[in-house]
Amino acid sequence: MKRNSLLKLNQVEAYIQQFHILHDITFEVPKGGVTVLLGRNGAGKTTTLRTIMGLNPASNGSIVFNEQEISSLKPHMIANRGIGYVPEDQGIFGDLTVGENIRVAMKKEDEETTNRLEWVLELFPDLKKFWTKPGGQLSGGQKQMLAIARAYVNENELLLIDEPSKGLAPIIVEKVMESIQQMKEKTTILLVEQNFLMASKIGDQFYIIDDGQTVHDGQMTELKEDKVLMKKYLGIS
Ligand SMILES: Nc1ncnc2c1ncn2[C@@H]1O[C@H](COP(=O)(O)OP(=O)(O)OP(=O)(O)O)[C@@H](O)[C@H]1O
Repeated sequence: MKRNSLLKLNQVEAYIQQFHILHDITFEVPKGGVTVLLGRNGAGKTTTLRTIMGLNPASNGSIVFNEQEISSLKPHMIANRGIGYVPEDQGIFGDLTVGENIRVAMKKEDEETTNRLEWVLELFPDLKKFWTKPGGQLSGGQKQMLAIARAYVNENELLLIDEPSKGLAPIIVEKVMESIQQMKEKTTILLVEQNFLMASKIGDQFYIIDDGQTVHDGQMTELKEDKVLMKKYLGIS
């Protein structure tokens, strides 16, 4: 394990029902910054995040977080170890207000949590403005901000964020990505992102997943120059 590795997956395999979806997922997330998982639709990126969270448990291989094996733990125990998860569908409670959505997610109400909440509300002023509005009435971008804020308020060392740009207008995508960029100064982020332009702006290092396997990795700055690789695995020419 590299020094300062916060998360390490080694030869992780996973099934969804009888389907063998992850064949060999091997990667490391260093402390600090943004690590991006890239790959075509259906490559296994979402499944990888769900497997880390124990929602779709690994059938083989190891997942080490903070030097401890977590692959056989239940999702709530994994969350309690300090991993926050922002799923692709955001998981907002439509009938609860913005404030209630945040309060139900908060594990503590101590000073540090309050400070994090204040910081994230500065980052997403809309959440402050619509504090008493039902989550279901928010715009797509505001829902995404709420989902990220909810994961951020807790004392997490790692945030897994699944396709935050999905379905959002370009200007909103830009806003969400800017906020993730600010967040990366404070926590470690593992990001799944199809919007390559955005991913390349905020990502530090990347791994490409293809058909349930990690097939390539490197620094984001190198990938932008590698047209052959981008075409082969990401379909970008
Ligand atoms: N409930 C399910 N039952 C059967 N197969 C599934 C199920 N959910 C996902 N899969 C399959 O698992 C594979 C990986 O899906 P996954 O959602 O992890 O891909 P992805 O890389 O995140 O793609 P996308 O960007 O399209 O979400 C796909 O082939 C998909 O069809």
